[in-house]
Parts: sequence; C-alpha cells; structure tokens
Amino acid sequence: MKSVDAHLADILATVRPLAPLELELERALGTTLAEEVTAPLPLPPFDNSAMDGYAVRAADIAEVPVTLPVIDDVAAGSDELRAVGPGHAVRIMTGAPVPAGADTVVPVEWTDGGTASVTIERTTGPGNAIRRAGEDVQAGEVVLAPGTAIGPAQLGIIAGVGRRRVWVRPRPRVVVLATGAELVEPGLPLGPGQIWDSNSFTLTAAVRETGAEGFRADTVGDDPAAFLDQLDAQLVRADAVITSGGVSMGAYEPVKEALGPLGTVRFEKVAMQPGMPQGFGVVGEDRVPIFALPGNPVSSYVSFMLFVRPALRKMCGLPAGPPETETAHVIGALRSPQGRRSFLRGTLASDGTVSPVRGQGSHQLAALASANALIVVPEDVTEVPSGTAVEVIRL
Ligand SMILES: Nc1nc2c(c(=O)[nH]1)N[C@H]1C(S)=C(S)[C@@H](COP(=O)(O)OP(=O)(O)OC[C@H]3O[C@@H](n4cnc5c(N)ncnc54)[C@H](O)[C@@H]3O)O[C@H]1N2
Ligand code: MOO
Ligand SMILES: [Mg+2]
Repeated sequence: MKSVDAHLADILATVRPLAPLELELERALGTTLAEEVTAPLPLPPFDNSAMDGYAVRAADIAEVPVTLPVIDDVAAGSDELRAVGPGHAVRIMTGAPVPAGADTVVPVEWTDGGTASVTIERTTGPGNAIRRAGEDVQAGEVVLAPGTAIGPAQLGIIAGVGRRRVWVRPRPRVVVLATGAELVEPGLPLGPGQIWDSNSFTLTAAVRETGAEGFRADTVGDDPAAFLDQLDAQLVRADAVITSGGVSMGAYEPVKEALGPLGTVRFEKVAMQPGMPQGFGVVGEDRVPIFALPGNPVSSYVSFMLFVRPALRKMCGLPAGPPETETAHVIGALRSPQGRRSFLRGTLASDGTVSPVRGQGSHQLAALASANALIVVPEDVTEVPSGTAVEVIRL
C-alpha cells in the first residue's frame, strides 16, 4: 500500500498555482496576492492631528493656564491653512493637516473649548498628538508581499495606497460530483435501498471553507458513460474536480471504470483508515486535477482534509503541506489497524485532552459531526493506552 505522505507528495507535485489575474478590489477578498504592493506616497501623506484640539507652539504653553487667540479652524480635508504664529492657536480636528508653525496639539479636553480664544489648562511638549508623515509606510515601501492571503485588512491597505485593481491568484473553481445509484437529493422522499446524498454537501462546504469556489454538480448513478458525460459538461468551469464514491472493489464503480482506462488517473490503496481507496490524476485537454474520493462519508471528508485541502491551498498560491497537528493527551484507549495511519474522530477539550467519539465507522457521519478533531495513530501503532500523548488535527 502507498503511504499517506507519498500520496500527498504525488498530488502536490502535480497541482500548480493558478495563473495570476487582475481583479477589481471588490472581488479580491479571499484570493492570494500575486504581486508586490508598494506605497507610491508615504502614509500618512502629511503630518496630521491625532486628536480634536488646538495646534499651537509648545513654547507658548510652557506656563499654564494661558489664553491664546484662535486664528483658524481646520477640519480633515482642509487645504487652506494659515500658519500658526507665536502666541496663536488653530482649532484642529483629527486627521487634519498640522499648519506650519505649530509643533504640538493640545486635546480639547485640556482646554475650555473656546472658538474665538482658547484657555489651555494643561501643558505638553513638542510633537504631542501629531501623526508624522510616513509613520506607517514610507514612499516606495512594500506593504504586502506576493503570496499574502487577502483578508479585509489586506484589502484595506491595497486601497489605502491608492490601488483600484490588483493582481491575484484567483480562487480555484472546484466541481464536486457525487456518484451512486442509491443517492437521493435531500428534501425528496427515499425509496427502498436509497439514502440521501450528504457527501456533495460536505465536500462543497469544505471546498468553500478552504477559500476556493465550490460547485455542486447533479449526482450521477452507477453508469460510467453517464459519469463521463457529466464530467465533460462540468470541466468547462472547473480548475479541479472532486468525485465521491465508485472507487473501490465492487461491481459498480463508475468513477474507477470511467477514469481508469484514461491512463491519467491512478487508483490506489493508501495506508490509512478511513480513506483507503483513492484516485488521483488529471482529466481533459487542460489536464484538470481530479480527486476521486471514497464514498463512505467519513472517508471522503478525511480524504479531503488530508489531500484535497493542501492541493487547493497550493492552487491558491498559499503554503501547502500536510494538515497541522498539535499534541493532546488521549482519554480512553485507542485501537488502530497495523500498517495503516488512523484518523480517529475525537473531541479536543481546552485542557489539552482528546476523547474518541462514539462511533468510529467510516459511515458514521453523525459521529463525525460531533467531533472537532482527528486523532492520528501512526502506522506501526495498534494500541494506544489512555493518557498517551497523541497528535491531533483540528477540524
Ligand atoms: N471488497 C472490498 N470492499 C470495499 C473495500 C475493499 O477494499 N474491498 N473498501 C471499502 C472502503 S475502505 C471504502 S472507503 C469503500 C469505498 O467505496 P466507494 O468509493 O466505491 O463508494 P461507494 O461504493 O459508492 O459507497 C460507499 C458507501 O458510501 C455511501 N455513499 C456513497 N456516496 C455517498 C454520498 N454522496 N452521500 C452519502 N453516502 C454516500 C454508499 O451508500 C456506501 O454505503 O468501499 C469499501 N468496500
Ligand atoms: O477506508 Mo474506508 O475509507 O475504511 O471506509
Ligand atoms: Mg463501491
């Protein structure tokens, strides 16, 4: 059997970051920066007041209380500024440019708030409540490096340096295609032998949570030709495809039967539990990566977390590798098959302990939904006594 690490390595060696695209800023949230963003001007662009108050010369307020005539009133955005001469004060608002001559700002709370003249009751030295030009960013300075994930604050600084459009790696468009003759759309009644399709919802949501765009395609039954038709139709909008089901050893395995003969998708057993049967490769003229995940609901989600999520992150232009783990102490004994890495569903508590949830079968979706972590048991370990330190992956 192939190791989990070798399978992920093969996948990461195949997928590539998507080509950069120039987007309007409004559409750039959740994408990855593909250029260096620099500031054309210093930020702030000019010395300005950090407070509502009075711009004065510090020398004039060395002795307080002192009353000074107010010769001007400057709001943020003002461009006609009178210089502050000796013995003068200018009423100034937060964000307004500091007029020439003034070297300090007295907050209004330290004064009587006068408009014709002001009495200042508390003194301060030069430079009080003044935000200097270039204090945040110097002209020409790099504010964001390529590869940065664009969240609200990153979007803000791109706008803050005056940019309207930005080069990014777009979110990959990922089609999720569930297979199985037994599947029924949730909301419709079940016939004998049928179940409601849950995997396409789980996987589409997992795609979106990773920062890619997820599209849920209509499910297909067990006919390989129908599967190929649906795949063909979906490829036009796909940077990657995820299928669920039809990859194991049964008589009706449409995904394996349809993709196996292409020669560009490999079906293998990976030494893990759950998620042993895995298919991965490329399809279509554009060699679109395809992840053929096992149909058992827990298996498909665990496979997503271990293999698809890192691949989508790489396509996004983000750092990609195995899921991060942390150490916890297990409460209760664990068992794991020899030679396979287990990912048991568990509840991680704030005291650093983790307990396996009841129901570790790869069909037990409700048990998965009650868990918040995967407990990793290495390939060569079959029994883990209670109290042992284990690695866990947060879900
Ligand atoms: N003889 C063997 N049988 C099986 C093996 C094996 O090695 N030898 N492997 C088992 C393992 S492990 C897994 S995992 C599954 C993988 O099965 P498939 O990928 O072929 O998936 P299906 O047969 O289509 O379905 C399996 C199971 O999952 C349910 N399912 C499928 N799709 C959905 C969906 N969209 N939503 C909810 N549930 C779904 C399906 O009804 C089946 O119960 O194979 C084992 N068998
Ligand atoms: O490996 Mo399967 O994924 O046990 O259910
Ligand atoms: Mg099957």
